[in-house]
Amino acid sequence: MPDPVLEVQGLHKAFGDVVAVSDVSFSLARGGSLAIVGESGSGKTTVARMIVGLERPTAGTIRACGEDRSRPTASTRERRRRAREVQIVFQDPYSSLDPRQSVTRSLEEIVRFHRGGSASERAARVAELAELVGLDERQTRAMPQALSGGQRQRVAIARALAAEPQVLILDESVAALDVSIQAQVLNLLAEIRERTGVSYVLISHDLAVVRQLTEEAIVMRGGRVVEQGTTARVLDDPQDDYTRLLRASVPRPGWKPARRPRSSCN
Ligand SMILES: Nc1ncnc2c1ncn2[C@@H]1O[C@H](COP(=O)(O)OP(=O)(O)OP(=O)(O)O)[C@@H](O)[C@H]1O
Repeated sequence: MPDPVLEVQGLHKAFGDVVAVSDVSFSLARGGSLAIVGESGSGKTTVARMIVGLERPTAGTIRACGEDRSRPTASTRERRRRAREVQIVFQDPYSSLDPRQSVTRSLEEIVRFHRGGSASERAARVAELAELVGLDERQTRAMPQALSGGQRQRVAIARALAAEPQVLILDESVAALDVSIQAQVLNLLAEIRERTGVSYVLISHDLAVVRQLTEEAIVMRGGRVVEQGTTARVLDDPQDDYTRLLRASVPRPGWKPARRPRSSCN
């Protein structure tokens, strides 16, 4: 793959005797979208936590925008750079936001850290982010408790995008939402990718979501990759017995967003 935005090679993670991830390798194209699917406990979240830097790999390498991020760093400059490469949105919109901070303040804080600028420039960027995720002015001024689950997840997505990452990891990010809100957030995510050129790693056990949002997929089982290919091929013509089993719940074919690759990391 020419100039991938994310490259994972031989990734391995053991927690004591438990091998959570074993020899996982994949690449993500710039502006692309890759799904990681697999049953509960197959190692998906551990892969995501290693990519974002919340967990240290036992072995293997992770490169984003060509830069190694496999080892921890104490440097603020390096942490800031890494945060601009990869951000993550978790599943639970109820616990991921600080209840003492309004949406505006929580976005402004990240804009200040990553972009700086004057108060009016920061306010303009907060308004831009709110618009990108479809939050109106009242919702943007609100405290998180005053927002619904879907609105909170939009805030979590805006916070992740505030760092202007090249890669956004979505770890079951729509799983806690009810079906109609889930559809809205999925459409929003597709639109954001079109508008910003950000790349997605989508972790999901919901194959309808995977089909809607990704072009490539890997299937994990027991910490290993058992199948990988285009999402359409993996879902429609699975080669591995386990993928066939997963596919028992496969949804109707959905639409796929066009992708608009970015030309550079900076
Ligand atoms: N901090 C930890 N300490 C010990 N074991 C862990 C830790 N984190 C994960 N594991 C183990 O690693 C394995 C993979 O877990 P992981 O959460 O990555 O799976 P998953 O595919 O994301 O599952 P789910 O879909 O249920 O979230 C599991 O056996 C889990 O119990």
